[in-house]
Amino acid sequence: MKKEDAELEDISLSNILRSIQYWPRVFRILWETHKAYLLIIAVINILQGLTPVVALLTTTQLINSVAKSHQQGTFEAIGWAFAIYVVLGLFSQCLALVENYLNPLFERLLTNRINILIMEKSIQLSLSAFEDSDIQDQLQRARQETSYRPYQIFSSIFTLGTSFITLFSTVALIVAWNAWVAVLLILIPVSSFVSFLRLGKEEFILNYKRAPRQREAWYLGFLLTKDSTFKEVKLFQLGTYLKARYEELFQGFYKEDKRLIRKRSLTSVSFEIFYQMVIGAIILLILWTAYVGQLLVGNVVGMIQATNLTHGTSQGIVQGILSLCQHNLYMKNLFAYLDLEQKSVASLPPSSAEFDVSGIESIEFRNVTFQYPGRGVPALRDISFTLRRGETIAIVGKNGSGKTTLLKCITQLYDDFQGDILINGISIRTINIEELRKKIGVVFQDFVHYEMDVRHNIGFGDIDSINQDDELLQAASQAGIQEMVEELPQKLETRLGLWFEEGHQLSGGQWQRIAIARAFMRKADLYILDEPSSYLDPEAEKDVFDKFYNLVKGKLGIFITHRYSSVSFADKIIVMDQGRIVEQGSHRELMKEDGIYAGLYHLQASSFVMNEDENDA
Ligand SMILES: Nc1ncnc2c1ncn2[C@@H]1O[C@H](COP(=O)(O)OP(=O)(O)OP(=O)(O)O)[C@@H](O)[C@H]1O
Repeated sequence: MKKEDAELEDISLSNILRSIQYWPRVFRILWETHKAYLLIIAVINILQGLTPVVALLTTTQLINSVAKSHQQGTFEAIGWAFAIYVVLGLFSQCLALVENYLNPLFERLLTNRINILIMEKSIQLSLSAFEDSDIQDQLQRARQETSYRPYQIFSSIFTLGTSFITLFSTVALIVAWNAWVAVLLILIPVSSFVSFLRLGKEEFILNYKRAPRQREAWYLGFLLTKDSTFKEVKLFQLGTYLKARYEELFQGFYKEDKRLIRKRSLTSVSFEIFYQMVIGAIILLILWTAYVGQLLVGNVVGMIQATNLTHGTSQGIVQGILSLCQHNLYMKNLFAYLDLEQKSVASLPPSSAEFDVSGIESIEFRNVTFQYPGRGVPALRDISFTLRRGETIAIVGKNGSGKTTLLKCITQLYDDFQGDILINGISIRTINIEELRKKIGVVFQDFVHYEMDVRHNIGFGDIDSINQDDELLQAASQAGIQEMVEELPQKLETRLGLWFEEGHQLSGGQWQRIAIARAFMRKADLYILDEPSSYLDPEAEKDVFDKFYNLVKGKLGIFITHRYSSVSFADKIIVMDQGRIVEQGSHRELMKEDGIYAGLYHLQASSFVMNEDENDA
């Protein structure tokens, strides 16, 4: 049985009630959202709890004063009772108005606060956590519904509080007449508690298990509505298929929801019929008591109101407790995500201190082995090499041989490898990673197209210098696109991509050069390019590599490429195969060795020669 299924089996009443432990955290979130609004709403809720019974008492007083005034022949008592009745009515309307004004504002602020908490957590997580589908499901659950639940907990607690105030006061009125009726009125809604609790639990489990399918539905929607996927969807004619799959998922959700809603409606109707029969019997008893002369007409009205109010309130209390249990369950989802473990300084062994590196002088891989979670074989096996300041390394090898993984280990996107990586002779595990990353400029294969202006697209490489136009243009020039940027309609302020208004679309190669400029923008010691020429024409590729070699002079450079023409200038070439380094040395040394590298180099060179020969023929 999966861990999450075992947890779901465990949703018992006592467990649900135990989740009250989240309340202090929920209240902290509410408090941090807006203290003044929270306090005003709380006071209004307490006052509102008192208004129904005060209104009931004034109505009783008003009717009785009409009856008495008629006998005494004076209007004064009616006047007073009426004045109090009107003032109270106005007061309660004012409270409702203030609450209606503050509630939506507070809810909006709260939704924002929860979203920020979720985003903050996402920033802290490691890449391997992010690539874990279970964690993606947890994120989905945390996002789903939890944005409004804390407010619901708060308002449910207050509604419960006010309902209890109302209940006690109305029950006191009824007890004065007939204690058994009061007990009956309180007990009848309790009878439905277990049934509704079971339904609430069923709904929660349904939503919990739905998270992976919901993500799939979101993904299908994404495929069908985003420009980056549109071309393939259109040309492979996938639209109908993907839409049908989406529809199928939706129908599944709909069927589940419908079954649950039907069950809930049936339960509500059965209990409501039962309640109404009991209430009818009680009202008949009140009328009988008045008929035999034991109640005044005002008290009859008051008693009937009190009966309905007690019934309504006790039913509200039971529903309130039920929804609190529900909200608690959902909050558990949010906190499960927010509490996901993250690697931090605190997780370092106690003896190790965190070093700040003032500059990268050398990088040494010492027997590094790394295996992706859930993969049978390591992606890196026993990798050892050294790169010193002033050197450039080219990494080559077949697809899937581990080249990109090696870069992800240097940049500490993955940190649970065996062996060690030494920066200036110090283990990377004891180094302040955020400081280290400031000294690395990197372009991955799947670089980001920021649908923002050129300033941001390049400036993100060094956010502190985003307003330094000369630095931005210099980075653009190092990536060979200064001219292109200057020809854009609004130069640095031109928005790239087509997602937003006045966007300017670039070609694949131009986007790649923008990403290279972003990496060059960083005042780094180590520059890393993962297949920087994949989108570039041969001329642009040569240009980028010339500029790269120039840029990394006196620094450290690593690049991955499948084009051997650009490799020969590197100080060292590492050849990878199935996660291992199978050859390393300079171009000249490796050619002399006449091994894999030399073979691949000749293969690529000969394909050009062959093509030329074929053309000649
Ligand atoms: N995020 C991941 N989770 C699990 N396995 C992965 C992940 N990324 C890569 N792999 C696996 O690790 C191995 C090495 O992948 P890597 O991306 O490092 O290869 P590469 O040499 O850069 O390939 P390419 O030349 O195609 O870019 C492959 O077998 C791949 O399937």
